[in-house]
Amino acid sequence: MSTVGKVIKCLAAVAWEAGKPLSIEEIEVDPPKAGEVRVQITATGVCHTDAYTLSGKDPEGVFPVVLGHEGGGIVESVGEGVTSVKPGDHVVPLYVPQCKTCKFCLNSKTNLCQKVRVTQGQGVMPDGTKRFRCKGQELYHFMGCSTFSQYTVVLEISICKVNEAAPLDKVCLLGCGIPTGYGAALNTAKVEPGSNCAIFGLGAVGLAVALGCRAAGAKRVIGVDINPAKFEVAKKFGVTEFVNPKDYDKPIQEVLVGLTDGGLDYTFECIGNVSTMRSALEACHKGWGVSVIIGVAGAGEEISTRPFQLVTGRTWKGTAFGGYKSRDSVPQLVDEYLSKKLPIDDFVTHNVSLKEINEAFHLMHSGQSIRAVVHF
Ligand SMILES: NC(=O)C1=CN([C@@H]2O[C@H](COP(=O)(O)OP(=O)(O)OC[C@H]3O[C@@H](n4cnc5c(N)ncnc54)[C@H](OP(=O)(O)O)[C@@H]3O)[C@@H](O)[C@H]2O)C=CC1
Ligand SMILES: N[C@@H](CCC(=O)N[C@@H](CSC=O)C(=O)NCC(=O)O)C(=O)O
Ligand SMILES: [Zn+2]
Ligand SMILES: [Zn+2]
Repeated sequence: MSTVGKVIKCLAAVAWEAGKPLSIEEIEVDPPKAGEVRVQITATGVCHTDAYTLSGKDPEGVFPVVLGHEGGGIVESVGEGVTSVKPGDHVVPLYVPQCKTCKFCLNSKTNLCQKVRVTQGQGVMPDGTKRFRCKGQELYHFMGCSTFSQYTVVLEISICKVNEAAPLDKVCLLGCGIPTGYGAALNTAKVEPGSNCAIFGLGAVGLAVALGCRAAGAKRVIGVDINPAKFEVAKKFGVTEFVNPKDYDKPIQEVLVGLTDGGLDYTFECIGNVSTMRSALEACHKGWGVSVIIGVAGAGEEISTRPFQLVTGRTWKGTAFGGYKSRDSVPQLVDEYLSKKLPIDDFVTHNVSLKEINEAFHLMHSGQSIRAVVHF
């Protein structure tokens, strides 16, 4: 029996309040309105940003909410006016939309489409309403995606069709962590052949930075992490050396400057800690070193360094979604995966069912997983 135009009842992992485990609930998902698409999610990754918002540290965090933004799925139905996808298409939801008309989309210097940024940050659709209900309560959307649900509703500008030959339980990771790190090296830093790079935090994002640095021809890629178990894994992604700050009694930036004849050409912060953001900047070479902030820090936290660090030629940058214009780029990254240029499978260390989603968070917090993929 067709579900088109009807409310769908399905399972979702609901975050009722900050700091509490997710709860598997039956929810109601409304049909898509004009410009919207209802998607059956078949797999989703769990990114550190989901844990960050669940922790209560996100100034934009609102509850109850359906979290998740690293999903893959199949279009169930489309709202009026939708032309770029149709029922049955394989798709990846995109937390950075690409409307192709706003001044950000029309500027080649940025990927940060602002068409719906305000309402997306408020956890609602552009008309101010929501498409999810549970136990008589409306649930907020998250990052325009809400992939921790068997069905979700997203905007057409926040979705792209991908090659059906690609398994959705792998290319779902192209919804966030992999493009973020890979693009940070290739698009934001624009790493050159022969460069020396350091990556702070060897989770999925940091390891994707390593892939990007190596693809760009970097000579040395130094991984900085407090979990020594990460090094063996990191070698596979192109990390050439490992430094554990716990092994030294001086600031890690001093250690790195000493190891690299004055500092790194490029550093990347993939943790979300303002102290390591400072270390990453100060580990850069005088005169030309560039440090890219990728990690997301909690409400109220601020970065600092001596302005002299910048006066003497170091550059501090940041990136979201690796600088990729999302709808143009993710289908291309899927094709890079299919041609074996981009090794997504290596990121998937664990597979769990929706009912086990809290275990995926535990695996991430305990440093055991790179990515745990939830199967619906
Ligand atoms: N800007 C953007 O577009 C995006 C930003 N993010 C952000 O990027 C960050 C990384 O995400 P993700 O890879 O999913 O996270 P993970 O939790 O998978 O990885 C973080 C890594 O950093 C390590 N770490 C923690 N503290 C330190 C420290 N003090 N020094 C060195 N290493 C440390 C962790 O070690 P351990 O194994 O012990 O936990 C872990 O290996 C998060 O802040 C996330 O919110 C994510 C996606 C997109
Ligand atoms: N809500 C937070 C900001 C969180 C943040 O910086 N998100 C990143 C993506 S993290 C993905 O895992 C991002 O894209 N930022 C750009 C944006 O427009 O949000 C806060 O309010 O601090
Ligand atoms: Zn993410
Ligand atoms: Zn736009």
